[in-house]
Amino acid sequence: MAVAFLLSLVQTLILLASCLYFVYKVVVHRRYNLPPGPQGWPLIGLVLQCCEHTHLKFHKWSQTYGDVFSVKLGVQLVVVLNSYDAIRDAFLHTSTKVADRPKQWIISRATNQKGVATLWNDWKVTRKHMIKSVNEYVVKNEGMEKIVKAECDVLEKYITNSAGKPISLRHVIYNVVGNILCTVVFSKRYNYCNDNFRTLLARVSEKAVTNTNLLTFLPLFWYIPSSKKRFFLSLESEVSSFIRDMIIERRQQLLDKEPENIIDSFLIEPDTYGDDITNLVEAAKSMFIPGIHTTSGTLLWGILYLAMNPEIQEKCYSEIVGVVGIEQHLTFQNRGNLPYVEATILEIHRCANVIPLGVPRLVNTDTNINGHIIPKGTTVIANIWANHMNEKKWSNPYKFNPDRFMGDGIANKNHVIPFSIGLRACPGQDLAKMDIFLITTRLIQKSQTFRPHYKKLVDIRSMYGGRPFLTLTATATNDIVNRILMHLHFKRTAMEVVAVVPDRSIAQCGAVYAALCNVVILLCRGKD
Ligand code: HEM
Repeated sequence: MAVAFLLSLVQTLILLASCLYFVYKVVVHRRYNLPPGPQGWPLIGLVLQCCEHTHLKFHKWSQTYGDVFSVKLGVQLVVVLNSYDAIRDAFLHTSTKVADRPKQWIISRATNQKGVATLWNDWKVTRKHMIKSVNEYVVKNEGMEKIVKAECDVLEKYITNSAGKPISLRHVIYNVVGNILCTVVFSKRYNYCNDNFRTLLARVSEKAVTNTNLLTFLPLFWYIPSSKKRFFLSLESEVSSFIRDMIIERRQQLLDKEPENIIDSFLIEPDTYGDDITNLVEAAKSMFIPGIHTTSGTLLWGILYLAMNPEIQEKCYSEIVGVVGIEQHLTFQNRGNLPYVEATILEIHRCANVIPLGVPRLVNTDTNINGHIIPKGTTVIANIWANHMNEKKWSNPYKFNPDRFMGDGIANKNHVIPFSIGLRACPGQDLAKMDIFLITTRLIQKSQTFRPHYKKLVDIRSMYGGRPFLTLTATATNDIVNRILMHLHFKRTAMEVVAVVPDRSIAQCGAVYAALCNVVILLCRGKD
């Protein structure tokens, strides 16, 4: 009896929700002229279809509904922009109207409703201060360049000293990027063997590749215990306490020192942040968390694309050596004299797509985007991946080809938008661009014989327990490796790259293990 009553109650509720949803759709669509899009279920919309590889799903829907489509994720109305023109129209032409961040439970808990990437506090103040201090402390006075060069020297020494032993390039690159950020923010760096720092960086990166759509769009999930939620919260508090300790240390040191990093610059202006250290912790976290995975991911994809394309690496090497020889470090200013290197880095950004869907924005007033009136409160997502892989814009978009940016092709450079565009575009982009340019070119300069040698490709195997175990024998062909890479390229999965340095210097490296996702590929390099 009770069961029958419950069932009919559930049926009635579903019916009611469906009717309300239908009425809502008719009213909203009539009033606002929303973009077309796929139909979803009441209350959950199409969120279950977006639990992984969401950028691909969006790309597929855009082929049916057009570059701008709308979709319900949970009860949230989301408009997805899938081409450069659509993104430009929303983020540049109506910049101030599409400048907020959606109010998400997950971000709320993660940031204590503070920091740059949030809706709640006055993000403009923190963002302005962050950009100002990055400019003053690291870009203008060449401080950043010195920091990156010093870290590259440590990296070089580390690789040389590891002769004969495998190195996890992923961890090393996290360390390099983490150290540069920590030096810029708190004047502190860590040894590559420091397990605590290593684990923290790896966890920060793991979080960045975790799909949180269910937690974001179905707030009910927030109340259900899950390993994802536990991981998310414990990591946030770990990073907060790491940063809090640094700030306390800096506050004491600042008493008898001149300000020399970004935290110092925040500390000497107490009016901006008040006495509550939480504001400062969140401001610093806004640099630390978004900066690690993105910059390291781009560097790692870059190394991999170069390993797969030795002729491109060779051309970059010749250009670099032509400008500064084999020893002297490049400066950021040298970019103007290195058109092919510049084209290669643009192509790495276009293909790497480390944040394929950018960071969601929120429309703060009814706004016209691409001829559609989008209601206040709508979430807007830029599918950066779809823009970078748009077949109408790029010929053979899945091929890694820096030549597309040479000669007249350089005019297309503005269409490569890994940092997004407009009022909320990435405030760390100057830092990231300098890191990527200086580290990538140094690796090329010091590894002129870097060359995959597929005849010696012996092993592709699972990195983590419980996943498929693949083995490729010595007969593995270039084509097989390329197909695996293409698969990973599409899925945007986490990547593992391991290098082996046989003897002597980095310039004479003989082998590189490139391990991607849960797959390890052994590549060899060195002249045949
Ligand atoms: C290759 C490296 C990087 C890429 C591809 C990248 C990409 C992005 C993208 C696409 C956004 C969203 C922008 C928008 O909504 O329009 C963003 C936001 C952000 N990024 Fe980056 N980023 C990188 C490195 C960094 C670094 C090094 C930092 C810090 C030092 C940083 C800090 C931030 C912050 C704080 C935001 C939020 C800005 C706001 O809400 O106003 N990013 N980034």
